[in-house]
Amino acid sequence: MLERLIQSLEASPITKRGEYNYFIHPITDGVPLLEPDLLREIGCAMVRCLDLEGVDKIVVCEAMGIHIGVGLSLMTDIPLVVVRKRPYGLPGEVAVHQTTGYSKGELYLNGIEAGDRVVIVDDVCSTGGTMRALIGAIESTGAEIADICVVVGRGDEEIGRPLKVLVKIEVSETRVRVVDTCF
Ligand SMILES: O=P(O)(O)OC[C@H]1O[C@H](OP(=O)(O)OP(=O)(O)O)[C@H](O)[C@@H]1O
Ligand SMILES: Nc1nc2[nH]cnc2c(=O)[nH]1
Repeated sequence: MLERLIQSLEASPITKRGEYNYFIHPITDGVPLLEPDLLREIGCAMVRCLDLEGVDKIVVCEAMGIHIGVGLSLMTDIPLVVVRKRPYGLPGEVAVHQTTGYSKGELYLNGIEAGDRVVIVDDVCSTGGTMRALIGAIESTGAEIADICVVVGRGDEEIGRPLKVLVKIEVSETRVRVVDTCF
């Protein structure tokens, strides 16, 4: 079921961001271009993988969670919340610090209320810094996190909850190797 994703991941170029071996792939970078077949494959896999029972909102993080969330929202009719990297200053906005393997920044959550049942989806989980920040922000609103799924897992970092991963990879200085899949 994930043939396109696996094949394209194993063809990913690697670039250095400091000491971090950063793989470049259409799903995780939007370049060189995103094929509809690949997006569809990921949307179908996410629908199959996630517990969407009674879910009110899909939460994604700017930027590379957005296309994944859009696909899932169109397939499920569940509304989408985009966690942004700039503040809007709206009432109830939650600000949270994000640290990844190669960057630091702030995230701003709007549109989630106490009692909401949500799923989080993202392109990749590596150090888990972004996911831990998202979980903390959502929990602080009193919303319930029903499930979490990422397209690519490239680390074993603890996020304090079960994490569903469509494809698990290892990244060296020269190549990506797919080591496990969810189906
Ligand atoms: O597990 P982590 O180490 O936190 O890495 C994962 C995060 O890194 C990327 O986001 P990034 O902040 O680079 O922004 P982008 O989506 O705009 O590329 C990716 O989209 C994840 O959200
Ligand atoms: N594209 C891409 N996004 C990431 N987010 C966290 N690690 C990576 C990576 O190696 N490549």
